[in-house]
Amino acid sequence: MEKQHKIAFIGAGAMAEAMIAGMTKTLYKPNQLIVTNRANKDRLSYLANTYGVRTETNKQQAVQEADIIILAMKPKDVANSMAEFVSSIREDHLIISVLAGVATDSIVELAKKRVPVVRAMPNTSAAIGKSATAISLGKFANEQHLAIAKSLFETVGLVTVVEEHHLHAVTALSGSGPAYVYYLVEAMEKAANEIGLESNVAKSLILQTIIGAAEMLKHSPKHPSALRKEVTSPNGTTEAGIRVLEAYRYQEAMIACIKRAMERSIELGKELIAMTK
Ligand SMILES: NC(=O)C1=CN([C@@H]2O[C@H](COP(=O)(O)OP(=O)(O)OC[C@H]3O[C@@H](n4cnc5c(N)ncnc54)[C@H](OP(=O)(O)O)[C@@H]3O)[C@@H](O)[C@H]2O)C=CC1
Ligand SMILES: O=C(O)[C@@H]1CCC=N1
Repeated sequence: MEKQHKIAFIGAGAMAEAMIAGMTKTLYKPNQLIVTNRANKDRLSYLANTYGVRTETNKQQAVQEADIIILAMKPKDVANSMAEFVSSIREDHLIISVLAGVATDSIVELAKKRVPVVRAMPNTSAAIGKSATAISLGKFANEQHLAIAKSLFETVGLVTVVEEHHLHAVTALSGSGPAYVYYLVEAMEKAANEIGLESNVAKSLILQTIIGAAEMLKHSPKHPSALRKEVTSPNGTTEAGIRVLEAYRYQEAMIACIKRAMERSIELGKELIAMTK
């Protein structure tokens, strides 16, 4: 039944596109999705042409027509944006926010109604149905809203339900996570270039290495450290390389990275509260 919902996307950037791409490949018909943004008409044309979705410049109109509103603008823009269509929000709407750091209570306040809100943290792998998404419920949301949101995000990957306070950690880990992997691949590509490999050859080797390692992590019962040790022959090449990573404190850097990303999520939520006081 959920697939019959009409859904208004407010915000049409990278995350909205990843969701639209995944959703229209699965349960949703393109005409169930109405997409709006701040001002970029070329972007709306691109999304309409690529995915067949409807676009709308009048946000009130989009919200009035929709059963579900997906907030997909930057956290700093949510207050101005919601002010544009607040009069069209109904208590029977379901608002789904993918905004980093922003509490469901903040969204309820901006909506000025006892509206159900589900906060979600997907990632851009939604575009190929591989998002790792965590969701949690706002104070006016119930099990039915949870079920709707869960089935919506299941069309773009795996979904887990967490307590809202954990969404800061989730954001740092799996919301931002794809970027950490891409950053690693960027470094591997630079290294491959410096040690004389042709870029196409390097790309396919790196890609298959990442896919192979990810599949091993998924299918092997062994701990990542055991899988790592299997690669690491005594006094061999891996050991020599990993010693360099240890000298650069690679694990500490990753841990500090994820903790700082989590702090930033908390800050984003507080900045919105300060802005709207
Ligand atoms: N990118 C990611 O990997 C992830 C992002 N998120 C969250 O998703 C949200 C969007 O991120 P992302 O897609 O990367 O951002 P982008 O910068 O790519 O897109 C932001 C979008 O918001 C629109 N927008 C800005 N102001 C308004 C407004 N007043 N009314 C309507 N739309 C508006 C912009 O429109 P215009 O172009 O016209 O200005 C643009 O379409 C963020 O809150 C982020 O925390 C969550 C998980 C992962
Ligand atoms: O960088 C950000 O703030 C967003 C949230 C998670 C991924 N991108």
